[in-house]
Amino acid sequence: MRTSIATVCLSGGLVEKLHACAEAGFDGVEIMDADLVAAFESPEEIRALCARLGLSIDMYQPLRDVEGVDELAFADNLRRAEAKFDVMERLGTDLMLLCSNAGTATVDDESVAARQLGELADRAARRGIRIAYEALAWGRYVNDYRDAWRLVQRADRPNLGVCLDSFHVLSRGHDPSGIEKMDPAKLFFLQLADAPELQLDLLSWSRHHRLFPGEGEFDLVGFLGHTIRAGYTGPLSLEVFNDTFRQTDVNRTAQHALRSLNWLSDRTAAENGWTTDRLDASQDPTGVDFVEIAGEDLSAIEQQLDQLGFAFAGRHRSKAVRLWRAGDARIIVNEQTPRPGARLRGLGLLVGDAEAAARRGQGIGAPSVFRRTSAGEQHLSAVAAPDGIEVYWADAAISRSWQGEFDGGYPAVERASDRPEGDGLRGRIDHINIATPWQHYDEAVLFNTSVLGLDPEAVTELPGPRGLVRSQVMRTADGAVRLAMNLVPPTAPLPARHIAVRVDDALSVARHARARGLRLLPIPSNYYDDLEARFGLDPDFLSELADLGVLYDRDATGAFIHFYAPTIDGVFFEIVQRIDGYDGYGASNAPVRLAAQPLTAAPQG
Ligand SMILES: O=C(O)c1ccc(O)c(O)c1
Ligand SMILES: [Mg+2]
Repeated sequence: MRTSIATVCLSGGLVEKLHACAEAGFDGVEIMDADLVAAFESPEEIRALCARLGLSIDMYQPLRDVEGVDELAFADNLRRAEAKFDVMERLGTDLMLLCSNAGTATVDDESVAARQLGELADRAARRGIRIAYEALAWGRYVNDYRDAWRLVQRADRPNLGVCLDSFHVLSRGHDPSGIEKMDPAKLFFLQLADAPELQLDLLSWSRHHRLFPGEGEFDLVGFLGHTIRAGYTGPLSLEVFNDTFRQTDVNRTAQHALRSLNWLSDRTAAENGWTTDRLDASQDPTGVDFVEIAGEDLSAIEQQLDQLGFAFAGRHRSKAVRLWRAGDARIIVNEQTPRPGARLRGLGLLVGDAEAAARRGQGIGAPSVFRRTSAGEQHLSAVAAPDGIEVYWADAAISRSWQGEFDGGYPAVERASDRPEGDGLRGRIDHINIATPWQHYDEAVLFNTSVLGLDPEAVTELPGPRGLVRSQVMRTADGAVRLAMNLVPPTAPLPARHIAVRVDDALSVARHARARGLRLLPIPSNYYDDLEARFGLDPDFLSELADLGVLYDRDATGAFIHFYAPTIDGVFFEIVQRIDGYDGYGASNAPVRLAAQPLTAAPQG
């Protein structure tokens, strides 16, 4: 289907926006009146630019508050309409969006509104213009798509139809299945927007918090399914009012927007057994293959891995890259980069078919990452996530193959294997926590759903020393892969990102780590007084937690024992133990951890 986007989604001036839409690969645009009015280019110049860029102007929105008024006001509304029809002729577009009256309506009478819409449509017909009538969720008398549909039927003009907007339908909790009862010839236009579930008035929710499909909590797949089953064949158009996207890079937002539309149409097709040219079975990850830390000199990281009980598993045969292992947890330490400071750079995911996962990622528009591979080395396909992390895919054979490139021969190998029985750490990656800059956050949510096949858990807010931190975990259903995203607000430095390793006995790991000289993140004794008050823990257990600096949480499903190693530049490690069905992340301990960690900016990218 054709793809389109409302210029209101993007930052900058109209010309800049049009270039970005074309560059991203959209077929068309909806132009908001405010964008044209503020432009120095004439309608003819905008028309010529769109033609040159290969963009159709699918709809123009120049008029509101027309129907449901007294006759005097209506006469003036028709005068305004004629002036805007002139502009549309100059723009070369024939579809006008008309929102239901939210400002000036005084006549609560459907026969009046239908007659006025009919009269407007007749005027438009003389100019070859069609009108798409849209029920705004906050319209004075018309705020339900079924009411708009009834008025359109009642007015009964060939050039009058409806514009459906998923936000207005889903924000009011209206049942979208009624769309399938509508006449497809009257479905003139479709606007798509997602949104988070918020307790907010409809107008503010719509004007500030809309999101691209796949980033919020609305069922856009279900909504689009109804519309296509109804017989709609027009463009799929994005209309997302969002303050972040209005302030950030226009090209990046346009690309991100198209990715969301591709994701939505693929998912809708898959759900309904339709095919699209991009559709490929999604490759849900089955586990974490590795986490990569990069930097110029990572000896401090290696010392900490050694103290935590990781075993050195070899040096790469041709690169300044080393592998550390603790059971199934594999950490790649890459010193090839000339940039100082340790940072979390790569994430390897295990999937059934690595090539299919990479194809799907690239098909959906994720930028691929090039990494030099020498002869005889395993090639890994990768894409760049919006937060700067490189994501690699491997199946079991590929994983074995790249691990075979690490050949040992480093003194620490003996040190690791010399350890007494039970001393070596066995574990797996439990989660990684990626502090995500505010302007990339929504895009990263979409990336994690559409490219990585992860599902969002509910958003939580963690109290930190500088206010609440918005946090969202995205995971596989079985918890084998979990990415925690923490939103970093505009004025805050980027905090360190962390790697959590799951073990069977976190206290034993803490004891051994201390014996090897690791000082854990210091935890105040007030925290342990509070733990005692909350859980009435066994005094010996509590004093060992306090002595080591280990944290504890419990809920109805089980318990969580975890601790943090001190931050090194942009990275730190957490060791976690999950007891029984505990499925959280110790959120109640986050304020203590956040307060204890330094607030310095972490190296990025
Ligand atoms: O908020 C508004 O004014 C507005 C304008 C046009 C739309 O299509 C819409 O959904 C909302
Ligand atoms: Mg709309």
